[in-house]
Amino acid sequence: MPLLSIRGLGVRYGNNVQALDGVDLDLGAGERLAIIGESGSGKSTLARAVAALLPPTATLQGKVTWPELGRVARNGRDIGFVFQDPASSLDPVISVGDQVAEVAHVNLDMAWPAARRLAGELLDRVRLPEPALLASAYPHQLSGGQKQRVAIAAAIAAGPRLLIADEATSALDTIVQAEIVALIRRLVDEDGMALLFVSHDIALAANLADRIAVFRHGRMVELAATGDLIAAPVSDYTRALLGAHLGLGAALGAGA
Ligand SMILES: Nc1ncnc2c1ncn2[C@@H]1O[C@H](COP(=O)(O)OP(=O)(O)OP(=O)(O)O)[C@@H](O)[C@H]1O
Repeated sequence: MPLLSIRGLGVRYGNNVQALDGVDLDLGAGERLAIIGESGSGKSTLARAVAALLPPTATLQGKVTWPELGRVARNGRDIGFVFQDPASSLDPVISVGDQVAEVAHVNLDMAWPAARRLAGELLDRVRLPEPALLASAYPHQLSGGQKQRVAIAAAIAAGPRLLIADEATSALDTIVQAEIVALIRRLVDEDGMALLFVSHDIALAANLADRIAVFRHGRMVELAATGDLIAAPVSDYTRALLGAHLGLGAALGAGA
């Protein structure tokens, strides 16, 4: 029984932009799936549809269900969402420790002292230097990579079944990007979470994912196991994306 099941999903913004059309996709518990495609292909729309985070101007066709949960997934509790820009996903006037603690407090009904203790452990798990000290820091005192580590700690604070990372490394430089990918991989492994990794970068995606779904103009053009998709892409579009990544073999070998 899949954790997440998507059937005939379409999303339209306003009257004329069909951002997604006829998407069928299942995600198993603990499975790591990458969604790749160019800008505007509908990747973020898919991630937001799964987490019920679409704006009110969007109309939805089809169904997103959670067979394994047997109910609608709750954002924060069942789904952890990491956005592209950590600066805008964190609140500038709340300490980073309290932002992580609040997720556990709200979603797990955890009392504040226990939630703060958990936040300290999570800041350590995401390898923030001196987590006890940085827990009382504010976002502007951290680097971009450190902010994204905090955002990831907050996303996993309630022990979600699914982690969605929507271009979570795109605003970071290459070295920090590789560190954040390695962090996501470790946390997903340790907690047995499923992962939806949204990226325009097929090499990064291939580093993390069991399967890759390729999107173009709102449609899924190919879905395959990562190794198969890299070795023998079926669609011309996937071949073109791979062709644009001449260093893919090297990047995969490096195992970021
Ligand atoms: N809130 C919105 N209102 C209107 N149109 C939107 C909105 N969000 C996205 N779109 C449009 O929907 C289409 C898909 O956008 P989406 O952001 O899902 O693509 P994407 O593949 O994630 O691209 P990017 O990597 O640039 O974010 C695009 O044509 C985009 O302009």
